[in-house]
Amino acid sequence: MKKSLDLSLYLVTDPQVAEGNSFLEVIEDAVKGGVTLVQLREKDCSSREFYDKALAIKHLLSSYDVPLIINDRLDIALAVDADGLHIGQEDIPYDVARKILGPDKIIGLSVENKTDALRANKLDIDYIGISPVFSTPTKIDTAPALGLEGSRLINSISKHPSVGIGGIHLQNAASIIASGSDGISVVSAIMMAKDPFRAAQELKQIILKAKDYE
Ligand SMILES: Cc1ncc(COP(=O)(O)OP(=O)(O)O)c(N)n1
Ligand SMILES: Cc1ncsc1CCOP(=O)(O)O
Ligand SMILES: [Mg+2]
Repeated sequence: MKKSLDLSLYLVTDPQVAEGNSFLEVIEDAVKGGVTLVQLREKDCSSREFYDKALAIKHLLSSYDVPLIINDRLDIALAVDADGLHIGQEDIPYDVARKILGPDKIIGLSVENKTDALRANKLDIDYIGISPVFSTPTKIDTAPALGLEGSRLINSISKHPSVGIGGIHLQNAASIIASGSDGISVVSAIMMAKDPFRAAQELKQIILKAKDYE
């Protein structure tokens, strides 16, 4: 059965963490602080390392009932029986991913403009990542930043639940919800935090409050 999806606070991992912290502990602390979904995103490691990390995170998340999404790599998602896959516009096509993963897996798609959003409306995806809302040093090979106006426009035409991603932190998290998204997706605001538990807790409080105003 497909895991239920709560997009409120979506952690996208990065292998780099603040000094003194360990990768798996950051993820666990963040989940304890309120992260509702975790994506394993690795760009520079071997397939073996990706697989080992995915397995370790899957094991960790199983006690918290938080789904694990794999970024880019359909083979790794299959190998560890992850809960889902996130694909971008340059990644493996949605149809192929759905055919191989089946109807019970979560599939998320990055949407970078209005045309992507209209095309995504024809797909049976589970969520879109509006990408990037703000420019960010974490990922420099992005489409131009959409800003809150762009995020609002995409949410107004999209039939799918959405998260905003890119440059999101405590000060602008509420504005993402106000632009119509169901949640926020962050890398550095949690992975690079000295205290990931607290960072997640503070972001979650802001999101829940912003959702109350919706
Ligand atoms: C939730 C979410 N949204 C967008 C992205 C970006 O995906 P993509 O454009 O494929 O870029 P990479 O992350 O693969 O560099 C994402 N990962 N997650
Ligand atoms: C993976 C990804 N996709 C679009 S922006 C981004 C990185 C977001 O990182 P941060 O939350 O540190 O700005
Ligand atoms: Mg990708």
